[in-house]
Amino acid sequence: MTVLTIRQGALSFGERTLWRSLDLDVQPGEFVAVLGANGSGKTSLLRAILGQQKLDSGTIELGGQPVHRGDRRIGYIPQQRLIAPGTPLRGRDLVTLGINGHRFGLPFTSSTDRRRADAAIAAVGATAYADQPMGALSGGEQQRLRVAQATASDPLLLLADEPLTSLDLAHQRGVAELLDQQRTQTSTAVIFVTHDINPVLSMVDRVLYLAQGRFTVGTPDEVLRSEVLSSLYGTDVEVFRRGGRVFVAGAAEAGHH
Ligand SMILES: Nc1ncnc2c1ncn2[C@@H]1O[C@H](COP(=O)(O)OP(=O)(O)OP(=O)(O)O)[C@@H](O)[C@H]1O
Repeated sequence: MTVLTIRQGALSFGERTLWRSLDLDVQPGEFVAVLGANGSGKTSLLRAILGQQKLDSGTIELGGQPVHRGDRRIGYIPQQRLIAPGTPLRGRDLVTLGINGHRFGLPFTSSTDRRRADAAIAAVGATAYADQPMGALSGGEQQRLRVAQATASDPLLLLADEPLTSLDLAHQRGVAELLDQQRTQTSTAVIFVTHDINPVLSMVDRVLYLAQGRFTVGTPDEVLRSEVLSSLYGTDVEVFRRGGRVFVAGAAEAGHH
């Protein structure tokens, strides 16, 4: 069954059209990277899928039903905001909320939920610091715990907004591999917003590229080409490949006009 179906999605703010006529189907276990310049509407797309942002027109369905706020079938790793230094919430509490947050108000955590939290924490390699207050952890440590929170309930769909920001290279690879494992083991589909596709290039099934109120979608080889991106941006954009990595030149400048 298709995980996510967007039909003729359109969103604008004032005069500015972020995207329109957006059609997208995401299958179980699929890894979709969302690329585009600053302000092209990547985060807004995730918010629309989460039911937090109403479309101007079009529909978004998750597992064949309209999306709604707080849908437990979606895991979300928001764009990183550092947690304030004094925050007493422990990493373990955060991860446990990802598992039983919808049963809020229960006086204690069941042993099953505790075991799931332990497993999710171990999977991101955060066992050593999961009992410290979040506010006392580094940005990268916090980020791994947020990944654990978003994946602990084995969601149908995982939305990740620049989840590798503030991680060093080794941890970037670690977190990317975790998301990859999640989708192969539990068929969670992943929508991954990023400015740099290279750390996840080998995992990406399809790219959704947003620009100038328009979009293009296809495999990385289909989309990441000079002629395709030049046509999308309406100006010269060059795509280079070096040592298995992809570089896009000219798009950032084009995105500001
Ligand atoms: N609720 C809102 N009201 C008005 N404008 C908004 C609202 N939400 C987003 N925007 C505008 O829509 C545009 C797209 O924002 P969005 O955060 O989706 O972009 P993005 O592609 O995620 O950007 P970045 O790469 O910088 O994170 C921005 O210009 C933003 O100011």
